[in-house]
Amino acid sequence: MTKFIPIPTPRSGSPHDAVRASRVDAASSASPKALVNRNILAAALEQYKPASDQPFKTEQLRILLLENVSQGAAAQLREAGFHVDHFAKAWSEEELLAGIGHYHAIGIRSKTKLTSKVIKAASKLLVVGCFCIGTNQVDLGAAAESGICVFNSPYANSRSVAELVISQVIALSRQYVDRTNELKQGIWNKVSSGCWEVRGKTLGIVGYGHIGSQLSVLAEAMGMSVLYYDVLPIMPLGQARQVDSLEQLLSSSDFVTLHVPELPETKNMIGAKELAQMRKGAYLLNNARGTVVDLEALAEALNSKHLAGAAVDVYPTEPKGNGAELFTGKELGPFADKLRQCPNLILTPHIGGSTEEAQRMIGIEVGTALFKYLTYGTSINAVQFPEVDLRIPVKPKEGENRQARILHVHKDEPGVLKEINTILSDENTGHFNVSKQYSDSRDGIAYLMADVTDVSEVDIGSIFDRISSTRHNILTRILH
Ligand SMILES: O=C(O)[C@H](O)COP(=O)(O)O
Repeated sequence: MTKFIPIPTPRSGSPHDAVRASRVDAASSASPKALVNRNILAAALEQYKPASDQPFKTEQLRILLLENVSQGAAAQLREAGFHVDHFAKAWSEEELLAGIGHYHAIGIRSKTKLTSKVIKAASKLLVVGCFCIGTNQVDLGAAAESGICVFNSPYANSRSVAELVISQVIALSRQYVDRTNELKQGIWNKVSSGCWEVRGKTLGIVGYGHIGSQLSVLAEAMGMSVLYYDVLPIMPLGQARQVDSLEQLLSSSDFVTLHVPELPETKNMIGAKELAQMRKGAYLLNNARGTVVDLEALAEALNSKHLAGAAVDVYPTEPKGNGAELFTGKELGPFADKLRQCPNLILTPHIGGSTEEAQRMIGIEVGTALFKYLTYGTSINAVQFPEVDLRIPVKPKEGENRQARILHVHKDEPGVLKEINTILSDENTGHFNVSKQYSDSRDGIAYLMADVTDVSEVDIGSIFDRISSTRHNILTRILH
């Protein structure tokens, strides 16, 4: 298996725009159509007092944070000058279609679906921050084609997930969640039959990425043997051993834990056939994605006592926020009612990454990525976007002419760089100096960053107009 983590405003005519941006629909014809994105920082230049660490003003950029992403990130972004709206819940497609057009950046977790339809409606959107590992909730291709860069946090919650899995392994083998539920109903049921130590048992890990490999170390420390299956050959940690097939892993493990991404290849990866291949009395743990296990088949395997227990943290459909009466067949589909009846089944509401530590670290990581992309255009570590960075321009000295950073997302076609550099070196455009330039391309989308110095307000307007009218333009921003 693959690793679980893989593994604005265009010129308004006002001289006071500190950021200019235009976008054309990447799929559209050669004639570029500037979309909304107008007048975002129209008033910013008046307040433009650049510091060496933040030369570009941000006041009128609007960021939407959903799903209760880290309040620390919200505070950090507000402090940096952005307008931030923070909501506890995920938004439905309808809500997104109505609201996303007002925002230049969005921060989500695993539940908000940014479909191609939503992305089309996101006329000002420059960047998406997934404040989690998974990015399957975003149509990554549609985002790239619209010049929208996507970031995630590939590592920060992996320890939290690994610790949850370890706790589930022990809880399942001692059946204490059922014992707790019984005691809460007044039932005293002291049993040892079917309860085991985990020492000496075999943990089978499907997907030996950041979470799977941490788990391997923790499990060995408790005296377990570790097998893993991954589509890539990966060096084992400790005494762990890679096996050649999923079937081999399923038939050799006492506990099977899944750490794979949501992909077409992982959909129902564990169904009735695979459950039958597991040892009688084994346990299944799914903290990866809800589409990976056929939950109705799992319910059968538990009710028939083929499996001795299971832990499930993720579901094919999940409620958008917290509340009563939400984990029901009526709300989510028949699997919910079936699971609620099963013995020795630990059900948790997608809390694998939900710790103070993980959310704080994710908030810093993704919040910083959003800040740097909006403020400087930096796309290093993007999920699906060309990766570009240049040193942060320094504050111009008293009496020095202005500088500008040109950010140009375009289709990766021959001749674009020549065309852009012709514009930048055209005597009629101005007499400024291109001090730095960097370009990268990925899957048909390219991104150029260029810093120009000694550039006048008129030059900036002219550069913006000419670059954003080129045939291959997807999105052009000029920060100054
Ligand atoms: O993708 C992830 O990082 C985990 O599934 C956690 O998702 P969450 O942030 O929506 O809880």
